[in-house]
Amino acid sequence: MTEYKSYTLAEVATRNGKGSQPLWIVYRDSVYDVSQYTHEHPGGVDAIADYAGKDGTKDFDDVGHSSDAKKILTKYKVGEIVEEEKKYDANGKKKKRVVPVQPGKPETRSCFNIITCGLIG
Ligand code: HEM
Repeated sequence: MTEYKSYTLAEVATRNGKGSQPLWIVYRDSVYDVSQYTHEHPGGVDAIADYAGKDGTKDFDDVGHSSDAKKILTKYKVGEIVEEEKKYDANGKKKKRVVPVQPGKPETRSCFNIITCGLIG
């Protein structure tokens, strides 16, 4: 299995195809360098350029790209989004927003709660 580098969304945003920057897009938490593909794109250069340095997952899927298009995309994979910023779980399902646990926050269960829990069961 290929080991990919991990990038933050902020790092991907700098690869926006401007100046000497490559043109990266994010699709389902993977990062693709499509600099060399934009001019071959049947949907036109601009359709991809609009997503330079961004997550194009929703629009890529909304267009209804074929399995061929998805196969082409895999050729250009250069990395993955860092774990903390991933939007999909290991099964490819969209994650619910996870509220991080606040360290040092005391348990809210009070004496009263323990008594009522004990009574009610
Ligand atoms: C999120 C950015 C993208 C948008 C908005 C977009 C949009 C489109 C549109 C509108 C078409 C239809 C063109 C037509 O039938 O006249 C198309 C076709 C196509 N696009 Fe994209 N595209 C995007 C990214 C990509 C990427 C990254 C790849 C591959 C690396 C790709 C591969 C293809 C292919 C192969 C077709 C031909 C039809 C098919 O096989 O589904 N597209 N795209």
